[in-house]
Amino acid sequence: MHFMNSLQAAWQRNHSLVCVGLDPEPAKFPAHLKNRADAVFEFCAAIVDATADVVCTYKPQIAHFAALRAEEALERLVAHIHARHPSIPVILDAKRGDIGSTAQHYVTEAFDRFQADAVTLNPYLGRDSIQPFLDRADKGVILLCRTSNPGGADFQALDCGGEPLYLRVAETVARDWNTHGNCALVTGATWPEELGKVRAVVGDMPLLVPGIGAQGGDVEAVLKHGRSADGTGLMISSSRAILYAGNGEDFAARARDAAIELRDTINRFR
Ligand SMILES: O=C(O)c1cc(=O)[nH]c(=O)n1[C@@H]1O[C@H](COP(=O)(O)O)[C@@H](O)[C@H]1O
Repeated sequence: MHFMNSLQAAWQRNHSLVCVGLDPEPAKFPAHLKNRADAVFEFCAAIVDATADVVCTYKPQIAHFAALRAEEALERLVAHIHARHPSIPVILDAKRGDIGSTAQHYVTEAFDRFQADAVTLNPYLGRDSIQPFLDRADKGVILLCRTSNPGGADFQALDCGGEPLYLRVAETVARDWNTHGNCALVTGATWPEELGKVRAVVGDMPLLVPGIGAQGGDVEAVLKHGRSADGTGLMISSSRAILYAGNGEDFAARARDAAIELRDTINRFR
């Protein structure tokens, strides 16, 4: 199914705008998992199985797996999500971007090797670096626009003919790159007013919003500035605050509690 259709269906079915980021850090795993050979897969799969009815997407972060030589666990994890929870789309958080010939390999990596439904990309190399992803019309292409980190403004806020660069990115993606309707943007929860400026220029385009939870973004402000006309339009992502809500044998149940609390807080402001 087209990423945008499955995202909209998941928003409705689970009445949730929560995206759970899957960022495994073995040092934070519960003690009973730490010495297990397949701990990365077992940890992430348990979180997924405990939260699949309260989220709209999952977002595994590729470096967290690659640094552990656990790409094969990531392949199995995405296959597990597709098999057990087929209604929940998977975003591979890879933030790729390179010249067209190399970009083609990143397309194969994200969509054929890892079987992701969408991927995060850095638009800095321009249209031709993104075109091979845009051509996969059924896949989501999620472009960095105004990132959540403190240094996000170093370049993204630079004046670009009277407007900040991040708004130029938003306008260009909405006007020129979204011909297949498969684009979305990353706008950090830590900059809610800028998120609102992006919303004003992109209509109902989905926004991936990391930065609540561990980075301190404010849910009410995100909804106020970022929701679309029908009260959706957002994938509000939280990784550490959900994954490591508990570190005992009941870690998955604690993660579920944290995801439900976030879903309900978000829904109060929709
Ligand atoms: O693309 C992302 O997901 C992302 C964009 C951004 O602007 N800020 C940001 O923190 N992220 C990702 O979100 C995750 C951190 O989420 P927390 O643990 O909830 O803070 C990491 O995987 C980051 O790579």
